[in-house]
Amino acid sequence: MKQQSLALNGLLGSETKAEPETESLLLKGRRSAPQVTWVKGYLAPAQQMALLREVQGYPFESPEIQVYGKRHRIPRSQVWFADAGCDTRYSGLLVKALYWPKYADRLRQKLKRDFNLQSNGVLVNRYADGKESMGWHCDDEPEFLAGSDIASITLGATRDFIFRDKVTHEKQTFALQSGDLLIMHWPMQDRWEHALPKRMKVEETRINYTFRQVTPHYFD
Ligand SMILES: O=C(O)CCC(=O)C(=O)O
Ligand SMILES: [Fe+2]
Repeated sequence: MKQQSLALNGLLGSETKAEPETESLLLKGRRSAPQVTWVKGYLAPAQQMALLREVQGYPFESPEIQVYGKRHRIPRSQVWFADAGCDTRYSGLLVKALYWPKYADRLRQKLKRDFNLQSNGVLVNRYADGKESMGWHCDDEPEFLAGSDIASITLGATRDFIFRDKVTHEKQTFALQSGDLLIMHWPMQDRWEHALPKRMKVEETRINYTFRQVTPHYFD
């Protein structure tokens, strides 16, 4: 397992417990402490297969949303699994929590064991092929608990996942492969947005699990 902790260039001032070396780099303004952790090959092939089999039974939906007065289907399918009372919102729509399937829950426990990653819900995104996508956004909905990291797992097709600095528009691209884990550390969403753009040559399906922590009963 190869683990890379990466600093997104240009992000300054959010690390308070910096090692001396990191601190001096910070002072020179060239690097910050890691805001993203990328673990290539985090899931073994057998773990990926178990999840992909389970995914076949997920009740994916592709709701219609209104953009500039026109209704259209979001360009992907999604489902939200979470603890009781942990509803969320995506694309402006309230989504009630469905209970955790077995392997999605095991993956949540593994992230807790390996990275002390707390989560009470996971959004599963399915991109049927490279024509499906997710536009620029940051995961900063008010129901997300402050201080919590977001962990993203990729299965299936390799796709480019791009970060963009909200101020400078500087970009950083990660070609995420099946089995990879990408952790977005709090509070990087304040400074960076991200997207999964179309890649017309990609024919295979990509599945993404995005583990989050929401405030229970936020929408009650
Ligand atoms: O599919 C991905 O990797 C991105 C998913 C994402 O950004 C989200 O669900 O908020
Ligand atoms: Fe996101």
